[in-house]
Amino acid sequence: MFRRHSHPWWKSFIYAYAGLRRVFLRERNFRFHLVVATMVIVAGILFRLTFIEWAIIFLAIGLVLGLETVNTSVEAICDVIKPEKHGSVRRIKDMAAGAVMIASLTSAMVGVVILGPHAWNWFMRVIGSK
Ligand SMILES: Nc1ncnc2c1ncn2[C@@H]1O[C@H](COP(=O)(O)OP(=O)(O)OP(=O)(O)O)[C@@H](O)[C@H]1O
Repeated sequence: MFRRHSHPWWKSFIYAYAGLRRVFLRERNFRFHLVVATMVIVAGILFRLTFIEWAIIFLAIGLVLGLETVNTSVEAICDVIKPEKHGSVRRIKDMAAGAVMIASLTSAMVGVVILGPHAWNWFMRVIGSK
């Protein structure tokens, strides 16, 4: 009834880490998203975000980084199955890239909606204190 696994459960973390390390080293977009995520987290600390704001920000960051990883994996599958130029491969890769773009634009909007008012208040305080 239960499937027998060929490795202990904790090894799944090792495999996942190896996959993420590979994406980090090979994908410029992934590193770019990580830099943006770090900047957003620093801004969140400075603006003292609420728990609910942090939860939404982390969901947005996780969505983008997760989809970028899936996109890289889809590209790798395509390159193994069809290394030469092919119309279907182009369409499949373009769709996977489109998924990342949707997540990135949505997350950017989340960032503006959550950080925008904090940045505005900070700006008004700076102006007011002069
Ligand atoms: N084998 C192929 N046949 C046809 N078009 C391809 C092929 N490989 C890549 N392309 C086109 O080039 C684009 C970039 O593909 P590539 O595998 O280089 O990904 P990438 O440079 O890592 O892009 P991304 O920014 O989506 O991660 C694809 O979205 C697709 O339009």
